[in-house]
Amino acid sequence: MVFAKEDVDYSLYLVTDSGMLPEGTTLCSQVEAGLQNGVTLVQIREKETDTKLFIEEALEVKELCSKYNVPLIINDRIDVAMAIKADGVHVGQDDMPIPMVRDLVGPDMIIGWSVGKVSEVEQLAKWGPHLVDYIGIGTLFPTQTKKNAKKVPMGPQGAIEILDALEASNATWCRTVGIGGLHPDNIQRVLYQCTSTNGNRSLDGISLVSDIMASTDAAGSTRILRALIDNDIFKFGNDLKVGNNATPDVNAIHSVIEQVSQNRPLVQHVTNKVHQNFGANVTLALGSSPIMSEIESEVGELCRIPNATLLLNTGSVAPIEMVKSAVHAYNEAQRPIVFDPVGYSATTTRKSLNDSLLSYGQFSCIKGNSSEILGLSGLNSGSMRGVDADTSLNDASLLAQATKIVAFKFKTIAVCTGEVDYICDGTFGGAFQISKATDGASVDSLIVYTVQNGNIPIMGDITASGCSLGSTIASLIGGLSPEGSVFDAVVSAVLLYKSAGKNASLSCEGSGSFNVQLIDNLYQLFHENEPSKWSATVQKL
Ligand SMILES: Nc1ncnc2c1ncn2[C@@H]1O[C@H](COP(=O)(O)OP(=O)(O)OP(=O)(O)O)[C@@H](O)[C@H]1O
Ligand SMILES: Cc1ncsc1CCO
Ligand SMILES: [Mg+2]
Repeated sequence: MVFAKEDVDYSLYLVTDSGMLPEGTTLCSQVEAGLQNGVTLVQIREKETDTKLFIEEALEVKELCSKYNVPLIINDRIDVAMAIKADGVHVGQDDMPIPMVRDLVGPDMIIGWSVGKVSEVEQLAKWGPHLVDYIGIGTLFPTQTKKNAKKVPMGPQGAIEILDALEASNATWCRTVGIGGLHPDNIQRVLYQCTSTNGNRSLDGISLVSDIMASTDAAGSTRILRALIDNDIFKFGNDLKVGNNATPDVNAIHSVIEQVSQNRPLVQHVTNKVHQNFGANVTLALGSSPIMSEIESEVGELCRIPNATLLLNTGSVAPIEMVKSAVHAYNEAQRPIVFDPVGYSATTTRKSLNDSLLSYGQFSCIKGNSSEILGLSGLNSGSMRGVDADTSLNDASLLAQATKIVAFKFKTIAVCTGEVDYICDGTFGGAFQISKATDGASVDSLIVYTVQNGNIPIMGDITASGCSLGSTIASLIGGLSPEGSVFDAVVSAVLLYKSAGKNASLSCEGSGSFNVQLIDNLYQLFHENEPSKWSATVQKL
């Protein structure tokens, strides 16, 4: 049987590996458990098996696949695929060249190709619609499955570049699956984040090995994966709520502050040494409890305290495994994380460190100064003087665009600071759903808000002022009640901070007393809770 290409469902693509079968199971029993519970495509990938046995196994799996009306793909072995009349072949970059594969297998067989670079997408687009039918995009995350893995994991951001390249080269026929290190704790956010910038495509599916092949309950494991992909269970690692993404009015802001006062969030700071004391005092001024903790073994407990929130600031970096554990724990507990990529583009070391951390989670808010946001957006290199922004290259439309790109790429609320602050909600008020790239959500459709209060140069003349805006955002998001709006909390935090900064700048005698007065004013404005009196203003751009 030849499976019609347009009927292939790529959503849950099982790749086999008989080297990891638990005792009491067989290749076929695991595959069948998968097929019965939602696997939509199967690839036999047996690097160590001799040809004769490979063919025997492939024929058995083929029978199973036919029973469940699921196509069967053979990895690398074009001869085997042809001999057993499989539905397709999957080849890697180091395997037989695609045009030769197509000549051998004929027009109807599905050809899949492993792709990790934009140039490879350009190549497949040049070949046109008759050569490659789908690509496996990866490696997304580190994985134990591939021996001698050569590639540096690309993370969701690398996959977005590939999706953008497919759009740019008009390769509309080519379907996509994510590959590498995909597990129940990350597939939902990968499907959520991986959307082309024009909003026209998301991943068509995910492919994985171990969560089914190595499972002692392959049926149950597959059901969980299926439910995650179909969004029937929500294990998103975020606190996204549906809001209307409209400018919050004074009542909305008043309500945010009231919720924070009542809920008294715990704000775990994993932050730089310079910021620790100041950030703790800012947090206390906002009726919240700070804890400066870099102890890996306690993140699991901390994130489960009601209204716990994580502020992750990479200005000086805690042990990397601890940071990853913290991101993972807060995502699993569905508690918010605010990420501050300090000095993102100052050095290549900081860039790769921040990129790697950003690939490990879903963040409620990413806040940076103009250079950090420009660097993250890729619009320019975001040149910096150490951790301070280089403001010489900035103009309003460039910064607004950078903020939109960061918001969309990371499906987060992005905040870009400076004399004017820019805010953009890439979650569309929490309405953006996984694998829904085609619903008109694109970078261009996003709205940017500005918060202004005139030029207050002294705000940039104290250290860790941006870091403490991070503490403020974390307190206000963390203090929300379940029905609260994350976007309203972020806008409220930026307005509150800018208003307190202005007040402090008017009465201070220099940067030393400014520091103290900033905390005083945050304390007063928060406890007074009369946002109609705040001097900063928010506007839709
Ligand atoms: N010239 C300015 N006028 C008004 N507000 C400013 C000005 N410069 C900075 N701010 C405000 O100061 C805070 C810090 O912004 P900045 O862009 O300096 O962050 P940052 O470089 O990340 O700070 P840091 O690294 O010192 O923590 C923000 O709330 C921002 O709105
Ligand atoms: C000065 C400094 N160095 C690393 S982090 C930090 C605080 C301001 O970002
Ligand atoms: Mg600064």
